[in-house]
Amino acid sequence: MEFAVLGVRDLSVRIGRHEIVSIDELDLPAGRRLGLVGESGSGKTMTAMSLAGLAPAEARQCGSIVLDGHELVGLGDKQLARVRGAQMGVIFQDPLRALNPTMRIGRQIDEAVRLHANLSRAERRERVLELMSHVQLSEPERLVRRYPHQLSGGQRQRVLIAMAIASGPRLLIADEPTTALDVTVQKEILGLLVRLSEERQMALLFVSHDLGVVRAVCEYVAVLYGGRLVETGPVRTVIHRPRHRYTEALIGANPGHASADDLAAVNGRQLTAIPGVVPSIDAFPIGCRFRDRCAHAVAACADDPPMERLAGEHRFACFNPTIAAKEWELDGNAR
Ligand SMILES: Nc1ncnc2c1ncn2[C@@H]1O[C@H](COP(=O)(O)OP(=O)(O)OP(=O)(O)O)[C@@H](O)[C@H]1O
Repeated sequence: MEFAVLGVRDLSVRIGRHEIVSIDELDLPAGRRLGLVGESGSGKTMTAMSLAGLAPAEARQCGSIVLDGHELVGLGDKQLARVRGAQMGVIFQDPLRALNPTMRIGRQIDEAVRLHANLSRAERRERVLELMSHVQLSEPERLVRRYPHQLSGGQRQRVLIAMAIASGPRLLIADEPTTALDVTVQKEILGLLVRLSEERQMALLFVSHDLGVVRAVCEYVAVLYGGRLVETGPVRTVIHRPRHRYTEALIGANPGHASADDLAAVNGRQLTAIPGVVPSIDAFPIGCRFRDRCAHAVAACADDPPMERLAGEHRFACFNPTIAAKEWELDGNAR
């Protein structure tokens, strides 16, 4: 395994008596891209926020989150903010809410620059314009004078990305960054995130409910259900040879545009919706949290399934995994 810029071990996040996030092990190598995927309510945002040190105040974390050599679990708010500010950028779904409506764009990016570098006013101005051109905002000299409401949704998200990369972070966490945008703009922003990650050797933790988008953007995927990590590995391996029944169902339900044919062909059947909805946090069954909705549940699923480790960093936790993958492995092609 390459050097992991983010390493998670035995992470448990509890609010009250409920465990909202449970991840035994997850690594994000430096400069690589990992997608967190799952239906609405599967715990993506909570996981991403916990990893960013931004879990709600009432959340209790145990385990270990190491960011570029720094342990985050147990740090106080000030120390967390310092490590986060230097090593990590975060962007969210709704750029309008994340920007200050009363402050010009240039000033907002300038504040992000000021937090991380001791530069003169002129140098900062230069840096703001440079960041704006890195995120492909055209006519930056004109845009700096605008307010957030005077920009398009795509431009606003680019401004937030510029602010998030101002410190030159080793990791960018992006929570559904394109959901609020139309399809063409979505593609441009996704392309920008991939380019920035490659050019700057910046790892990307990318949250999405859309497996097709994760496949387009990321090299690795972590599938979450009920706040638990159920399957993870290289994205192509997991999509082509899913083992967990939830991943299989998610692939079957993928409405994804560009990759839908490919995804549907994986299991040789039509796209099908996953029956039922993700239950609220207090209504999951004991044992495998997916078993109430799973067509393949067996008696053993009343216990917690352990993580199985396959070749190529592919791991899953399911007592009755997909048969196709089993046959495929018996062929001796496990890599
Ligand atoms: N502050 C909180 N207190 C208690 N439970 C919470 C809190 N925030 C979220 N949850 C619960 O944690 C679970 C995971 O929520 P989360 O927002 O992480 O899901 P998600 O996969 O990101 O969904 P979406 O795609 O809709 O944002 C849900 O059951 C939610 O009700």
